[in-house]
Amino acid sequence: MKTALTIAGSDSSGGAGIQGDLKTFAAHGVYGMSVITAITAQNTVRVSHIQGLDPLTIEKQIDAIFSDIQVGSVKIGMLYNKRIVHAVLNTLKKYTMPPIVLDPVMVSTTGRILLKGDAITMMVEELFPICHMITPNILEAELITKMPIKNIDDMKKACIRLHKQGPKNVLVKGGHLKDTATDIYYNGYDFISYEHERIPNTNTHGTGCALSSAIAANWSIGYPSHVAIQRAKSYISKAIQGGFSIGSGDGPIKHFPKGVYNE
Ligand SMILES: Nc1ncnc2c1ncn2[C@@H]1O[C@H](COP(=O)(O)OP(=O)(O)OP(=O)(O)O)[C@@H](O)[C@H]1O
Ligand SMILES: Cc1ncc(CO)c(N)n1
Repeated sequence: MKTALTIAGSDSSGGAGIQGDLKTFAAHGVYGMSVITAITAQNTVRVSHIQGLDPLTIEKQIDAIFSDIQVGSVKIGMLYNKRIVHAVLNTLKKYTMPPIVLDPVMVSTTGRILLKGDAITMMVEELFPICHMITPNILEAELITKMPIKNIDDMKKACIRLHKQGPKNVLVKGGHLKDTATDIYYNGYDFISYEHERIPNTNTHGTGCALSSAIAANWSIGYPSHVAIQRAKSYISKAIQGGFSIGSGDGPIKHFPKGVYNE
């Protein structure tokens, strides 16, 4: 059985975070496990409350898994504060790690801060170097590189800057570009552009989380990064096409879209 672990925040509305990641793993036929870092009260309109978990509870969850179970890949999402970044980093360092994909979640689509300012530097300087891949969206890439990103050329420049911070691979997501949904991948040598036309659907809650957890799932199945991204992109495009309206804000993607198999 292939396995994958998500280390992330809980989303009470079920579209993003831990819940979205576990659905994505299941959609790929991969056995999912979770380490919860924070609990959010959120729906399709807003994040109304966040409770970061204490570092010991996070450390114990990670220990429980790695001391017993073979983990095929790790996805890291919302980390919320410096104490949590520190706990995750130091506990993961105790074990031999499978490939890690880090989605440097900073702000929710509804505008709530999901990573406090003083935790960003620690995440970049200490967590990035142990990651096989990072998957910032344009806003996150702008905040980290301190450069404006308006087009594909800017995304490539940002990839180079981000790669210098230590991750082996960088995928800058273009879901917030105007005309196309093009993501740019960089491995230190080559760029690959993953293109898809913009799907006119506002039910996109959970896209970023699902993309990174689909990459992790595909690694667990055995695909190399460039194929894992291709397959994750195809999964996410179908999931956005199938997204549905629940609630009065932006609804979730469809986590088990038609035409996507379980391995
Ligand atoms: N309207 C869309 N049509 C097609 N693909 C999209 C659309 N919106 C996002 N994507 C794709 O979804 C993936 C996630 O990208 P995005 O930039 O939205 O991440 P994010 O901002 O981290 O997500 P979230 O909105 O969940 O925080 C990328 O592969 C992106 O290209
Ligand atoms: C818990 C959680 N993680 C990530 C995101 C970003 O989509 C969110 N809205 N909530």
